[in-house]
Amino acid sequence: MSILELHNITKKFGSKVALDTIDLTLQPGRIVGLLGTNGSGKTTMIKLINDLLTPDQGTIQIDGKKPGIDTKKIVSYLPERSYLDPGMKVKEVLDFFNDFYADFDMEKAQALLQDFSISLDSRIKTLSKGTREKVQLVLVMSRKAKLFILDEPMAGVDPAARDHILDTILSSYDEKATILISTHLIADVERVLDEVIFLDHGKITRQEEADSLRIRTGKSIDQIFREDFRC
Ligand SMILES: Nc1ncnc2c1ncn2[C@@H]1O[C@H](COP(=O)(O)OP(=O)(O)OP(=O)(O)O)[C@@H](O)[C@H]1O
Repeated sequence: MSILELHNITKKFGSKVALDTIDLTLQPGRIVGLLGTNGSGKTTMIKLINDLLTPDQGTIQIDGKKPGIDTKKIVSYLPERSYLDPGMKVKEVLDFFNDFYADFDMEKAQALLQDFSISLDSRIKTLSKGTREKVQLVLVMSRKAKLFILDEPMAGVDPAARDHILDTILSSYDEKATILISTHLIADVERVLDEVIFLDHGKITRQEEADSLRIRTGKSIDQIFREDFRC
């Protein structure tokens, strides 16, 4: 069974059509890049899947269920903006996640933070923006979720650290889970993607295996994106 199905999804804000009759199916065990220009509808799609917005038309199924309380138990979501309480210490945030999510793996979170040299005693407000993003990514990826949705992870992380973070996170996640990553850092991320989705003005213009797209065109996903969306 598919882990995520969008059928005929339309979302408007006033007269602005943010998503236009979208059909999308994702299978378990995939790492999928959701790629598109500014305003193409990526965050809107992600918010609909996380039940933070309601579609004007169409249906969404996550592991066979409508977005809601039940799906929050199996979807681990990294929003585009930080929600960490600045006054809390890293270890307090970990305890909070541990209390809140039955599938949270405390040992894994602590091991990942140690790997990234982030002290459990640091207060969130004293951390740099990039380090805060790393903490948030660790929290989200330390759940045993079926679907991980990452909206612009690592945007504030320096390029030298991105490879290490990706490798570390992916070396320890359950390969039966699916990860949907919205990102503009295509060159940094494309090597880990199984599949790519291009979104343009609320419509899907490509959905293809990353390898077959590269082989068919002889170009990287980053190059193809730049050519498709050249201004
Ligand atoms: N709350 C809102 N009210 C009105 N318009 C909105 C709202 N949220 C999104 N939009 C509009 O919907 C469209 C899609 O926005 P969305 O944030 O989904 O794009 P995006 O692909 O995530 O962009 P970016 O790459 O810049 O983050 C844009 O035209 C945006 O202005």
